[in-house]
Amino acid sequence: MSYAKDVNIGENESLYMLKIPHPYYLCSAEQSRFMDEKTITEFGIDGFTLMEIAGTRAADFIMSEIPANSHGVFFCGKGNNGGDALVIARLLSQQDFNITVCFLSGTEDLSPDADKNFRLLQKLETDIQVLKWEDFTPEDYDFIADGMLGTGLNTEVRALYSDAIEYINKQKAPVFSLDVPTGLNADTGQIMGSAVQSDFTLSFGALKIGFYLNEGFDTAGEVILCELSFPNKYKNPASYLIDEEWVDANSPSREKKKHKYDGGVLYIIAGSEGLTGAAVLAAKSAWSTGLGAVVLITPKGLLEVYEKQLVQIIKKPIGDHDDVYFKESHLADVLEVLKEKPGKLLIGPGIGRHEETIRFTQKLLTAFEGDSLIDADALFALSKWENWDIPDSSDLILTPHPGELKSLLNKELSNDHERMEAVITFAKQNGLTILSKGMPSIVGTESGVPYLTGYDTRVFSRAGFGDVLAGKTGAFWLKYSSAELACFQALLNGYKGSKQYFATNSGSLEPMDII
Ligand SMILES: NC(=O)C1=CN([C@@H]2O[C@H](COP(=O)(O)OP(=O)(O)OC[C@H]3O[C@@H](n4cnc5c(N)ncnc54)[C@H](OP(=O)(O)O)[C@@H]3O)[C@@H](O)[C@H]2O)[C@@H](O)CC1
Ligand SMILES: Nc1ncnc2c1ncn2[C@@H]1O[C@H](COP(=O)(O)OP(=O)(O)O)[C@@H](O)[C@H]1O
Ligand SMILES: [K+]
Repeated sequence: MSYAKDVNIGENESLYMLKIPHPYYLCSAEQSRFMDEKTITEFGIDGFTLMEIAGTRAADFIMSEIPANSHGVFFCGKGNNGGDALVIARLLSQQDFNITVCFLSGTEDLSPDADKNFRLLQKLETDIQVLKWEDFTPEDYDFIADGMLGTGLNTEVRALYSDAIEYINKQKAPVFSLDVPTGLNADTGQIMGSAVQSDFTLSFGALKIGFYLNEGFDTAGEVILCELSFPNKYKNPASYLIDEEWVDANSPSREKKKHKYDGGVLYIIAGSEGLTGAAVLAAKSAWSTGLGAVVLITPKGLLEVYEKQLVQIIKKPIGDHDDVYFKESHLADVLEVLKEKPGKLLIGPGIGRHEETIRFTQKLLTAFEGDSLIDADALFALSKWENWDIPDSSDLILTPHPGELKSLLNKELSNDHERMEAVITFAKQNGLTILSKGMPSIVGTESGVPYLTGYDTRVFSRAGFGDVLAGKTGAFWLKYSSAELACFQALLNGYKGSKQYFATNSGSLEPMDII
């Protein structure tokens, strides 16, 4: 299976390989099992060896966090997740840790590799306390290892397991979940009845996509990848995590521009009476990326607002002095402006939902043959347009928030997993890029494999952050000529800005703080 993908970075430029290192691959439980099974049966490294590697890496991590001589309790299921816990318990017991092992389903019915590890544990001449959940009497443990259920979880967690989860979640001691927090669905990030609230999740072989969807982000805690010996040919991701490391390495650096118009102009159609702030934020954030020219097209009645607030931005007023929103009658003049210089179009922030603006937007998108980023109220116009008629010659980026996505697809999306599936299908079927905003933000592409943010996007949920994101995405699209890279760079740019802000501030973030 190939792990690199072709991306066209612009006209007349050779195809460019987007290379994403394996640590950023996100896998489903099935893909995880596939790698495991193929490595064992086809490649020839047995499961017992893989378990030993997994346990060794996890033990090293736990020892880097927890001082020696500490007392840890290991909760073990009967499957291989329990086997991993038994490897760690054995290794730590030889480093002077005090170990208690508690089995949730007894020791009679362990998986073969877990059973083998239980026997090894018993061979040690170390005092390890072994008991069943039924006999468990709580003590003050220094840490907890959760090896109850991993990718083998198949239904809502059953009794005993749910009792243990309840106990664990009441403890103050740090919790290390092995592979997956028990009770978390590794594919959807949904909680199956109840789930262990982890401080650290030590994920084996590949990160699981469920850590980043729905409740996954708040359940898994800090995620640590413990690499196993899977050959690359078996690594086939369901998704990729958007990360600075590979995004920057894939973003081509450009020769210095000689003229402000080299590289093209970002035309912004934004703003209407009462919503000029959206246009201001979009234009300012596009400009802040170092773009040579940003042109704001505005109904003439609003020009005065922008003259004061957007000094560096070129303004193109359209229509009459009393026009405060876009109308169908503006169409010809707007198209003339768009023809002046080559560039891309960002349309939508704050244009409002007047009937006339909706018709203007639909007609403009039909007539304009260049690349367009469609945001906010322009997405609303798109959702009111049966069988859109956007020219085939144009590339599109759509940036819907969950409500806009729902209207666009005319479909209820009850959770992030459903949202991701819908984004994948829609982007693929229509040959476009979607930046679906939310927690996580998801980038769906023509290729069908989506990209997910792996950080907390909830800090951006106040009004205005969507306008900033749109402005930056448009600007980076011009800079990198790749719709995907534009989305990644814009998302990460906001993330980096928020990290900088919170390094010295504790109040809530404002859109202007990340421009
Ligand atoms: N893949 C890899 O790369 C590697 C994987 N490794 C490890 O293997 C793990 C997967 O192991 P696995 O397949 O044995 O499944 P696992 O999670 O232990 O659970 C299975 C047991 O759970 C039970 N059970 C299920 N649902 C339940 C419920 N709702 N409530 C209660 N019980 C429930 C089910 O019982 P049953 O329903 O069959 O009676 C069965 O006995 C993986 O996460 C990783 O840690 C590493 O060792 C090395 C490389
Ligand atoms: N840098 C970023 N990284 C990830 N997601 C982001 C980022 N910036 C914005 N978002 C997403 O966009 C949402 C804001 O967009 P939106 O709801 O359209 O707001 P607006 O009121 O500005 O139109 C945020 O809640 C978040 O989901
Ligand atoms: K677990």
